[in-house]
Amino acid sequence: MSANTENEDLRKERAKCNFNIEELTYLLDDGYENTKRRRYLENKVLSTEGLLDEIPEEYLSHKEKYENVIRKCVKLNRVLLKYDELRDKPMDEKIKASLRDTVSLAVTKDNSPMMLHAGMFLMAIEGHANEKQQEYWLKRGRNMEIIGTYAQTELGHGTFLRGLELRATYDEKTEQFILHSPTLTSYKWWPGGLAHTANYAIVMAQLYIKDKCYGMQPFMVQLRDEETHMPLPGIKIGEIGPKLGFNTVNNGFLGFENVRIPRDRMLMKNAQVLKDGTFIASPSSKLAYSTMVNVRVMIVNTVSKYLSSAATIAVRYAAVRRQSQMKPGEPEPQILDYVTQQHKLMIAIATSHAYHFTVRWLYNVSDAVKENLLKGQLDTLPELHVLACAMKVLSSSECTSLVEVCRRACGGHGYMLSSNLPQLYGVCTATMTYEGENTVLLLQVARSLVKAWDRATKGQPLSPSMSYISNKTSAAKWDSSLDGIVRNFQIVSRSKLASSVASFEQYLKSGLSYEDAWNKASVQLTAAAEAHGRAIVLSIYKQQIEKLARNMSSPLRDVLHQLLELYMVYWTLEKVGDLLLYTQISEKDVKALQRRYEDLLEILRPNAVGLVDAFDIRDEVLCSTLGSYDGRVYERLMEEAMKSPLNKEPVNETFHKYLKPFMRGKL
Ligand SMILES: Cc1cc2nc3c(=O)[nH]c(=O)nc-3n(C[C@H](O)[C@H](O)[C@H](O)COP(=O)(O)OP(=O)(O)OC[C@H]3O[C@@H](n4cnc5c(N)ncnc54)[C@H](O)[C@@H]3O)c2cc1C
Repeated sequence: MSANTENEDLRKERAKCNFNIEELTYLLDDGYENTKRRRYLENKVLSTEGLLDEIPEEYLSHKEKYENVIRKCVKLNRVLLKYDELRDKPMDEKIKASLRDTVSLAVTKDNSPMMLHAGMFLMAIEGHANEKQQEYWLKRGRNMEIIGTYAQTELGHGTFLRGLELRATYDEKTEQFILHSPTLTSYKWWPGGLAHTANYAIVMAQLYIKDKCYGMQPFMVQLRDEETHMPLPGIKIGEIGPKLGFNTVNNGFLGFENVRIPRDRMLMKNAQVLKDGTFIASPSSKLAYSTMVNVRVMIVNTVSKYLSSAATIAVRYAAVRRQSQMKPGEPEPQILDYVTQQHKLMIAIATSHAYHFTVRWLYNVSDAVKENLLKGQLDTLPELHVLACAMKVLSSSECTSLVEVCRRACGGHGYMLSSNLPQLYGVCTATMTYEGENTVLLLQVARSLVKAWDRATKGQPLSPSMSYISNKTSAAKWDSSLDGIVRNFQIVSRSKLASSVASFEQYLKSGLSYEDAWNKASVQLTAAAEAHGRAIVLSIYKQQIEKLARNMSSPLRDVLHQLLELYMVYWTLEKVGDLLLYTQISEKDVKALQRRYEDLLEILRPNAVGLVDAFDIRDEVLCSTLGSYDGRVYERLMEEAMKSPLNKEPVNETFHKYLKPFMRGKL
């Protein structure tokens, strides 16, 4: 095979595909125009000289990685600012953000020290700053005259916001706040870009006025001199060190020693402090968490993209890789022909679709809530909060598990950093912790479900996504249609909720306090919350595909329907224990579903490569020796190995220094 030819097996796979790959790409991009613009932009940006690494960053030290990523980020942002299509043309904001994410993946595959600037800093200004503050700070932030981050988590506390210790004490004489970290555990710890990149941060601190605590409030704090970048007096700042992933994100620590900032640096869209120290509370505590909710929604999209990259790499590799024998005398098959391999990979594709389409629905819910907030109506925010928590938890945990499945599906080569699968796992698994640790979020969902259960038993109305909880018709005859599966998952969710509420109430009756009873029942409660999320994903994924199917060609409609069915049947089989417990499913039904699952794998097999090609992820974005479009797997593995600095000389100096004396003289 010459350097630029496509691997023969991949070529044959593409010829087998029975739907129009481009049509699916346009659908995934929300329209042809978006695909065109995305490709144009990717071409322009990624052809910029010096943006992509020549020496893989894995060979660099922690410090060199940082210096390299800053060089690239500045170049990237210059190019992005120049190609103003990202900013001015009437393209949907989420799609713009998604484009930015894709391009960034090619340039900063372990994530960027500026990700918090666009992701949280600007969003938090929008969410917390009043009009005058927004006018000033958003302009500076969007033009990147300043670089910001979002500093909330401390060494001692992340989840429990009331436990955060950093203080902002108001001094009405000088009309200033005094920021002070009273303990080591009150140091901020984790914010991306905080260590050496950002010069401003939105810092969350406990507000004190005349010795009274008014809870967590956001403050715009200058950390470094705009000219010299030296930390300002009283500010202790640095890097937290190497991690599983995010090693180019420059996560930092931050402590304050009586740092004074003017009164107008408290972001006062919601709560306010007047000159004389009068505190005006936010009209609703719900407003404070609206930024978090939006970020959680974005995470659903991000993890679905990570999984689409992993699936592309693993499916293409499985088409190229040949191993073992199925029948004596036959040539070695492509590993993609093993049904166990299809089982690992098809569900990865289907899951990426499930969250891709579900998050589009969630975007619409979130937009409607934002409109309501602008009109001062807060009543729909709690439902969005529960949906965003549940979707963030399910998508991040499922996508992370499947990225790892994709890695293992590539055997030994999947363990190579040059496959990019370990790095994808590193960035994906972090989403289970940041923006609300997953178990903690499930417990929040459970709290809302328990309240909903109480309302349902009193015959009161529930929010749309929970309305099924009021439906008393349980355990009808099992129905294996897609609608039937959704209904049965709702029965499972309702039954798990009923059972966890019953346990919780029994613990209360046995004399436990509310908190102890809740803690004791919390494993069941989180399972109920997860089941609720599962019922929603199944129902929304189905609803979205059925809606979009009206405008699809019939071959594409068929394949997307097969993927949907695969996802539904996969989860039915995964949760068969729950279904046997709470529904009328029988052993015969389970066997029939298992058969249907195996048939679906067979039907989908010829379209495997076409389906991942339709994700349309450029080689520069995949950054993988195993997953590139042309399938030159072995050549790329060797080319990348040759980039190791160790291969620059035939004998390393350690031979003469250590090995030879040891081998010859032993002692
Ligand atoms: C890669 C990465 C990037 C990050 N970036 C930022 C950033 O930019 N800015 C920022 O401010 N923070 C950031 N964070 C911090 C992150 O938001 C916190 O780590 C996260 O909120 C979890 O909090 P924690 O670390 O205190 O975990 P803990 O809350 O201590 O969790 C530890 C364990 O205790 C359990 N637990 C805790 N509370 C409860 C409870 N009430 N009930 C049951 N179980 C409980 C959890 O489930 C978990 O198993 C980042 C973290 C990571 C990993």
